Amino acid sequence: MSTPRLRDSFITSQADLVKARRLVVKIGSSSLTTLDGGISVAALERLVDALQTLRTRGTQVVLVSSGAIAAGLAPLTMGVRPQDLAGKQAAAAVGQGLLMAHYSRTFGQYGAVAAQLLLTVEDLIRRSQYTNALRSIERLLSMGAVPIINENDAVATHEIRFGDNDRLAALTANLIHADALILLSDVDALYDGPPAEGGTALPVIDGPEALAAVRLGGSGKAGLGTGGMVTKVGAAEICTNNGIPAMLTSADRAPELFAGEAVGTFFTARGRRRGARSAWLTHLAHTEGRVVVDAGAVSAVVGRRRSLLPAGITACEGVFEASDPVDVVGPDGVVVARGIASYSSQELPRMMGRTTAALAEEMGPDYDRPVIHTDDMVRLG
Ligand SMILES: Nc1ncnc2c1ncn2[C@@H]1O[C@H](COP(=O)(O)OP(=O)(O)O)[C@@H](O)[C@H]1O
Ligand SMILES: N[C@@H](CCC(=O)OP(=O)(O)O)C(=O)O
Repeated sequence: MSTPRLRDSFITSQADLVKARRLVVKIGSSSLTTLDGGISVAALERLVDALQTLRTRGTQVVLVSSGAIAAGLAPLTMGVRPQDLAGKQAAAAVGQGLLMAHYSRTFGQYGAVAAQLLLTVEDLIRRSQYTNALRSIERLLSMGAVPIINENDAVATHEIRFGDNDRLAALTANLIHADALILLSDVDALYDGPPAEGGTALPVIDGPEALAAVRLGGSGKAGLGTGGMVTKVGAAEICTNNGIPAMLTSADRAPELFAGEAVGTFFTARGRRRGARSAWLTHLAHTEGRVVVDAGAVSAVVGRRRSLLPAGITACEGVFEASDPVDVVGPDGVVVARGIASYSSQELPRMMGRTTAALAEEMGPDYDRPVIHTDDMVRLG
């Protein structure tokens, strides 16, 4: 089976969710683990049971599961969630295996096979790598397995971290052209303010205006969840801006949600669907470097959607390789675009300000290419 053709979502309300053929479901640490740092086996089993309901009616499911770091705390007698990178890496290295063992056993009870994919940003920004990730997910789905994705926390450094699985789930939904993203947390809906302070549940968010008066707080369970509601709403926005609706409710209410009942908060899709790479680039947390360009290059690249040529570049900052993502910065310091560089930061300084014809003549035909091809670039702002 291949990735479904890109088309606008047919899911325009929560009631349509039962028609979804392909879903990304994300579950947070706070729903899967206990405060003392162990896996809540009962919660994990309830989740698998709910996902099996979906799968048996023909919906393909890709699960993005947090919980590795939280699950590693108790076995390593770490007590609280470590703040340092090495501590998180160690906890995740222990917890991820435990988590997957539970998933494999529980899906196995239904005759289903769980598959683990651990990703870093690198795997999703480089074309060769995201094609690999996509191919692997597609093959697993076509074989009836359940791809279970997490960030590769055991080796992820600050530079290559997604940072939060809400975002990873949103980007995955975009990558595999999912019909919707389902975010399962420990709160049953988005409220107009942190639920601990009271507040009203919001059944539908149909645009940024609907979010204007909403107060988004951090994680309610200090030490377990990471991003709180900020990252969940951010993930929903990544999806809705790319034409994919999103749904937020609690893991406890997943069975009701999958049965078509009205629970949680539905985020209506707005933007048109875009290709996977343009969404990755737009929502990338981090780029390796920047190229500063002159005003003429800004109007060519942004206004006329041309490729970026060496002639318009005035400075090159940071260390990057050819095929790394870089920001394109105007003379006023504003980032106007982002794209995949065709040259490294070592090569660019001697190319800046020169025409491709002159470069090709002096350095060979390989240098007759733009610095960022228009197809490899997203315009920002
Ligand atoms: N406006 C809001 N509506 C709902 N929940 C909110 C809001 N602001 C903050 N929260 C908190 O966000 C928490 C969910 O985030 P988090 O703990 O990071 O979950 P997860 O581990 O599922 O990713 C909820 O438990 C809730 O206390
Ligand atoms: N990748 C990390 C989880 C990161 C994360 O976003 O956590 P959460 O906010 O609970 O979804 C882990 O498995 O512990």
